[in-house]
Amino acid sequence: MILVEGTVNGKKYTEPFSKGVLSRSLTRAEVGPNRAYAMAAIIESKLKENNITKISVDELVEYIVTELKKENPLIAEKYINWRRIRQSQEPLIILIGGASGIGTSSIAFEIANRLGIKNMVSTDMIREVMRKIVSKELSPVIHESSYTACNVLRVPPPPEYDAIIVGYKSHVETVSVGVEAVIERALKEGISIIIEGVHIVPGFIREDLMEKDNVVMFTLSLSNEKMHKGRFYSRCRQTWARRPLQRYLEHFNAIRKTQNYIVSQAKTYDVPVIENIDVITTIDSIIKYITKTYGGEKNVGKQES
Ligand SMILES: Nc1ncnc2c1ncn2[C@@H]1O[C@H](COP(=O)(O)OP(=O)(O)O)[C@@H](O)[C@H]1O
Ligand SMILES: O=C(O)[C@@H](COP(=O)(O)O)OP(=O)(O)O
Repeated sequence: MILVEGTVNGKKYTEPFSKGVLSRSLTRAEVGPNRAYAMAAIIESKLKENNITKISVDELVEYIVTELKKENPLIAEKYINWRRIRQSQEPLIILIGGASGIGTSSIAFEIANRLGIKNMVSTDMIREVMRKIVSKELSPVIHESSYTACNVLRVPPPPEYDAIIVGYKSHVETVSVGVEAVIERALKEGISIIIEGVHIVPGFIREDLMEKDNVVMFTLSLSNEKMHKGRFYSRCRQTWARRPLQRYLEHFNAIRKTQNYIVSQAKTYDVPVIENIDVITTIDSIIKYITKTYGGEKNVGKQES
């Protein structure tokens, strides 16, 4: 039997080498499940060939990276990136914004899966809770969609302002109170979480939260309007989809205005804007950015399995 030695929170542990555990971590670097298991078997046989009966996690990672580099240097890089993020001791709070239909929930789900982050919440859900607490009289905008909040503004904006954006901003700044509460709780509890939705807008989350190294925000964009519209068709085909396609098509121009506003805010606040055309490219860009900023030396903690 081969024993693997590691440390978690400063405490040493020893566990039997498992091809299943190793192959699961290889899939985080986008190695297919069958290939991952085959590679795990190769690594196990190499350990046996070298008469290794006990190995540290660090030494095992060296074997893994060597084999991955033979397979595909890009996959080796993804594996290294993934491990750097996992080793960090601070909770990672990832905020993914973009207008309705851009793909924030799909990308958030994929990132959570790739990084093994177990907590994910949409700003729609946060808004739903707030709607139970805040009456329509007190905050008419929160009881609207982001792209229809303009219809319930108490004070109509001056003619030179775009009512859709004024309504959207009012709607977002209200929901942002709930988003900040979730960020604060995650930081307090020390849990990593992904928060996604139309209410993640640069400049609307408190600066003292955004300036933390382990709070990262991304804005998804989609310049091609036709492709954006197609996302609503694609979403309504999903078996669990309940939201009426017609509603989004009717308000598509308003949704595009909110998208342009979010992107302009991202440029003002230096938040990465990622064109969400291809899922894998989007995920890789987000992970690469996180590794550079969050998974850097300063954050890397003790070795973990
Ligand atoms: N990069 C992408 N390429 C192709 N389809 C995508 C991509 N991102 C999202 N989608 C699809 O677009 C639709 C809308 O995505 P969704 O994540 O629900 O949007 P949002 O949460 O921003 O409203 C879904 O059917 C999803 O599968
Ligand atoms: O308010 C909004 O813009 C959308 C956001 O939802 P997503 O389309 O981003 O999931 O919620 P809606 O009121 O349409 O259910």
